Amino acid sequence: MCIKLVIFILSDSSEFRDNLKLAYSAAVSRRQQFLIRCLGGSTEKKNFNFQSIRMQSVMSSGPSLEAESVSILTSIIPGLESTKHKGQAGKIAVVGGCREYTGAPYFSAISALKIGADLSHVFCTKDAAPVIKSYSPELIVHPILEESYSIRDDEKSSISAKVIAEVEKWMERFDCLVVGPGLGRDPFLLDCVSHIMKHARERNVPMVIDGDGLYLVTNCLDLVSGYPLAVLTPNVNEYKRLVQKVLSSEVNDENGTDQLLSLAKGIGGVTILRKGKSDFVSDGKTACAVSIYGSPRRCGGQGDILSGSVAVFLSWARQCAAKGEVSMNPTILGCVAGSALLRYAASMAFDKKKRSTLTGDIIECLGRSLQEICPV
Ligand SMILES: NC(=O)C1=CN([C@@H]2O[C@H](COP(=O)(O)OP(=O)(O)OC[C@H]3O[C@@H](n4cnc5c(N)ncnc54)[C@H](OP(=O)(O)O)[C@@H]3O)[C@@H](O)[C@H]2O)[C@@H](O)CC1
Ligand SMILES: Nc1ncnc2c1ncn2[C@@H]1O[C@H](COP(=O)(O)OP(=O)(O)OP(=O)(O)O)[C@@H](O)[C@H]1O
Ligand SMILES: [Mg+2]
Repeated sequence: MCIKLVIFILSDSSEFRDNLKLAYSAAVSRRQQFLIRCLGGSTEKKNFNFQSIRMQSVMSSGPSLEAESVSILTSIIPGLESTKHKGQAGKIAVVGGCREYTGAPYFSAISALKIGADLSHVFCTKDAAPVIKSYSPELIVHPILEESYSIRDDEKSSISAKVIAEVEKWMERFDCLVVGPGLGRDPFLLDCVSHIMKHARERNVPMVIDGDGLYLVTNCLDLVSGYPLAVLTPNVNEYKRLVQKVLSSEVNDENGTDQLLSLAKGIGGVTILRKGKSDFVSDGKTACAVSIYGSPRRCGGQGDILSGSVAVFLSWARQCAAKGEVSMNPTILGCVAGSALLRYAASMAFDKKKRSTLTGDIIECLGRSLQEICPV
């Protein structure tokens, strides 16, 4: 990146040169501010040695729950070696998208690609597929799911078998499934999806469960209970419903960490990413937080970016764990990295777009955010 900048500075007009210098110093400053926030320090300018931060342990010691998200991000992002082939950086599948919701699965699947996955599939209803395809030719879209309104009762069992067989063909190729963005709540569709989840679990495919996937799981906890490769990413409402179902109590923010630990333990050691002003992550044994500054805009779809992002980082963290490069639970590492990147990109988008910031603007900032955190 530095070499490219020098070449432009030598060859272009002084106005362009000044703009480039400004853009570069803004990027450096933003990265420094991000590092300071991640380390819980003051926001005064300081000189940081990025490499030394990279070498620190991934979890904070002491009473603070704040995860060292920069260390985590940089330790699991794979290199871009020319020896690698298509697929090695990750193949993600989103199960979601119905008549009402086409944005959510698109946000999740495109975010996975923009972060660095090689292939991103979407399994959605027949109605939703042409719409999602029209948003982007980059996505591989399978129009296989059906909602009750479009089929007769006597067709249900044969259609259900067809849907499951179709997804099953692909299952082993996926590094992670995201289940739920824009899935809807049709009972027949959710029944098919529960079969898909059972197959994924039999094949040890990790699953990030979000949106209506959480509605399904909350009503049928056995789908994920005791599965360590399941990650649940509830928002305020979804968390409340989970707590009521599993712990038979109300959300208690005074003892929030203990309650999150109990919830994750109560579902047999799944990993939970509780979204909010700070994101809290627990697998029932440990808990950590990501509270770096994000954006004050709460436009819909940010949780969908997060689900695609967690899926990619979780896949990369599992690759690192298989090589003995990291020792922490890869699902926790994936959640922390996904949350930190989303918040960083949201902050960058808000800097530029202010009140008009939308989810698409945040997605556009994913690449530059990664570059500032972990330059290629
Ligand atoms: N473009 C698309 O296609 C998108 C599609 N999406 C898809 O929509 C589906 C349903 O997901 P969801 O998030 O709307 O459902 P859920 O959490 O039950 O909220 C329902 C209602 O609860 C409220 N509410 C929400 N947050 C709250 C809070 N913090 N604190 C207090 N109240 C809060 C709020 O109601 P209100 O404020 O009107 O009372 C909200 O309307 C799911 O498939 C998802 O993936 C989304 O991903 C977005 C982009
Ligand atoms: N009050 C907040 N302050 C700062 N960041 C927040 C706040 N609430 C949520 N976020 C961030 O936004 C992300 C999405 O969380 P949110 O609660 O909006 O999910 P969601 O409701 O599932 O979103 P979606 O609209 O995609 O369904 C979280 O990762 C979190 O980092
Ligand atoms: Mg959501």
